[in-house]
Amino acid sequence: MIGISIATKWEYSATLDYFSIEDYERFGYPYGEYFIRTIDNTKLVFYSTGVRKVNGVGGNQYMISKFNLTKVIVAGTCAGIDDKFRSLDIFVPDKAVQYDCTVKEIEPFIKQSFIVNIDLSKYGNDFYNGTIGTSDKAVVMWKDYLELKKNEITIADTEAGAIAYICKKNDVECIIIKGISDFPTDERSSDKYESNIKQINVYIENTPKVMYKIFGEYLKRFI
Ligand SMILES: Nc1ncnc2c1ncn2[C@@H]1O[C@H](CCC(=O)c2cccc(C(=O)O)c2)[C@@H](O)[C@H]1O
Repeated sequence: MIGISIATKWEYSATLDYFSIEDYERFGYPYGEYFIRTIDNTKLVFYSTGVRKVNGVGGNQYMISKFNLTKVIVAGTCAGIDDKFRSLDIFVPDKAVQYDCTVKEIEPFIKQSFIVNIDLSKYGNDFYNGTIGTSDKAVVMWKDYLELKKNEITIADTEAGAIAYICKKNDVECIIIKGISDFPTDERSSDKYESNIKQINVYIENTPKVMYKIFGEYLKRFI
């Protein structure tokens, strides 16, 4: 069985809509809920984990152990960092890193022992790849965005790097499919609270578009 890991209630709700899931097909577990679907003769369990690294890791470890998963696909949204790209662009990163685990004033920005390289060679190359950077804090402030850009992060989220890391510990393949829902904006010359609310609203508006694009155009290639 392959696991499809989804973080937020907005991402999971779009998933329920996309697959027309009925109430009786939904089951609870300690980190959220799950449903099962067979696509192209492959059994998939779709589950919500909740946000941030602790929920992403807890939910995935639970599902790997409960269903003996052979692969985990992390599907969801992310912040755009590399400004060559646009909102709703979809990525399958070949590298997942965590950048909030070092004393960055005196240590490398990225925690070297947590880097996960992802071998995508069997899936072709007709998709965007790059580096996903994960931390427990959303990328909202302009100074955080500039720091990620300087460190050659392509996209950023708050779960995937940690999930990829624990998949490796379990010897389970991990594929990350993420679409850009929002770009941080420069809040320095405006009201930072208003700018934050705008970014959250953009995130909420784009989330179903990203999830539909992932399920409609990408998922089948990676199962
Ligand atoms: N900018 C982002 N940075 C990091 N991860 C992002 C971003 N956008 C999307 N994600 C992904 O979606 C989920 C939720 C998004 C989220 O928390 C968020 C989004 C926009 C603004 C704010 C805010 O507080 O102002 C919070 C996360 O779990 C993560 O996996």
